[in-house]
Amino acid sequence: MARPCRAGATKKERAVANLNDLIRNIPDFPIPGIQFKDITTLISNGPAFAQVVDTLAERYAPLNIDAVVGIESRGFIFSAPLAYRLGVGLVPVRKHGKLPAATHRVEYELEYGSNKLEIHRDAFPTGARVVVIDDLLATGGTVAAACELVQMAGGRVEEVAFIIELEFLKGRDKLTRYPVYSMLQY
Ligand SMILES: O=P(O)(O)OC[C@H]1O[C@H](OP(=O)(O)OP(=O)(O)O)[C@H](O)[C@@H]1O
Ligand SMILES: Nc1ncnc2[nH]cnc12
Repeated sequence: MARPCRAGATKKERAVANLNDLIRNIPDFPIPGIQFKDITTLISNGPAFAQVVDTLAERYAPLNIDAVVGIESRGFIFSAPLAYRLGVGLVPVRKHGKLPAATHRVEYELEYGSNKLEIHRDAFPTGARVVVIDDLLATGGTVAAACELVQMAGGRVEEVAFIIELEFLKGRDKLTRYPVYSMLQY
């Protein structure tokens, strides 16, 4: 449920409250017991989508980032415009079997199953400073695997960032080696 915005809230607090209102809860998707956070209702709203990308761009512009890593598939939605705004390249981390050249691969568990992620072996020059972007942090398995892949490919994770964090699943506990940023917490 969306949180109400208290009287006297700052402009930033009101903006976050509005983004909260645009995330739709779908019970029992994709399996019974999962409360799915649907971002399609946020990204179909132009000003809200722009606000999310602008917030990320303002945060990472000062960090001298060499590349943005986006996690398939919902992470691509936010990582591509962020890379464009920062004027750096986008490196995709994809589900197995999708990347055409030589890859590193890591298997991981998520809230509703397990999967394998890959990155191209030649994705970065050694020591590249990267920010890893996904839409949502749940158990942290996906992003932990993505960070491992970044390191295998020679990159350095400066921060991992999400639009949504499901705090009760304690994904941050798997990410103690990296700074973690999330825009909305549930
Ligand atoms: O923190 P975790 O428990 O690992 O879960 C979070 C991941 O789950 C979702 O992706 P999903 O694998 O459903 O793929 P999609 O983006 O292609 O829908 C979400 O977009 C994150 O990548
Ligand atoms: N509850 C959830 N809602 C949306 N995406 C997810 N990915 C993992 N858990 C999720």
